[in-house]
Amino acid sequence: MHDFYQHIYEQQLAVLEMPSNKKICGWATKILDVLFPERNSGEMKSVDDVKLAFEQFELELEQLLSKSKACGNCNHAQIAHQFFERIPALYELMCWDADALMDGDPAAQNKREVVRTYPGFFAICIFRMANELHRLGVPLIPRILTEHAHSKTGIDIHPGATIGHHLHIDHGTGLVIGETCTIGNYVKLYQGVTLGALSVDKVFSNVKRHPTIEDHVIIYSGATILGGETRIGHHSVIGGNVWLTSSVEPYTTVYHQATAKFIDSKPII
Ligand SMILES: CC(=O)OC[C@H](N)C(=O)O
Repeated sequence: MHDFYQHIYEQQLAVLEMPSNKKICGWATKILDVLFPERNSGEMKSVDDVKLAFEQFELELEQLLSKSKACGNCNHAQIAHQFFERIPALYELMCWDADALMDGDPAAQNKREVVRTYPGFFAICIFRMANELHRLGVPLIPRILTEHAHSKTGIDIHPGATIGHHLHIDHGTGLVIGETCTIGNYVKLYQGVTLGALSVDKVFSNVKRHPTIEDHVIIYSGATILGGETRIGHHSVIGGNVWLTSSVEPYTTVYHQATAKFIDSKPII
């Protein structure tokens, strides 16, 4: 047993120090609470309060980065500053995502409902922030953020994915968007959609493995679209449960041939 305890102890020594997931996700959630007061009830009493809050968030990001040994070679202050310079643009994208849900879901009554209750809205907001950190070269933290959203919503978006504006994710449970996926503007995705890789061999780590979805595409529930060379042309509609590993031209409708059998179940008298 001694060798086992020794091994576990050595693992502990080798572990890189990192702020807790709770701290990292708490930081992101606080930003969303200020950007979208509909999530709580507005707590800012003046413009200065808002300014102070963002200055505090920037400081907190700098601290999170400086306490992450995995980010040892990063310029913490510069990354934190660059991230917050991008916040107005990220906010605009998030607002457009909320608009896409409002405009695209007949069940959505108002923005408050979308912001406060839609899992798709929460997941895309967290993705927008994680993606920015990923672009700035921050290791691990982007993944911690999107996995937090995944655990809360069932929506799994890799922070490395490239996603345009007005993304509409309705319901969303079981949705998977892979790392090298490219999604255009005004795309609608439903629950259980997989935008995945055709092969999960490790040699494909740095290769585009996930599909490209062009503008104005709708992909209904349970559809699986695989492969880095697979391109769904703009304005196409991919029906529920479709399995696709090849490209489709713009304006194409693809649907799954139903194989359900109807059995006469009249009661026997
Ligand atoms: C979404 C997906 O294809 O996942 C499989 C694997 N994690 C990969 O990124 O290739």
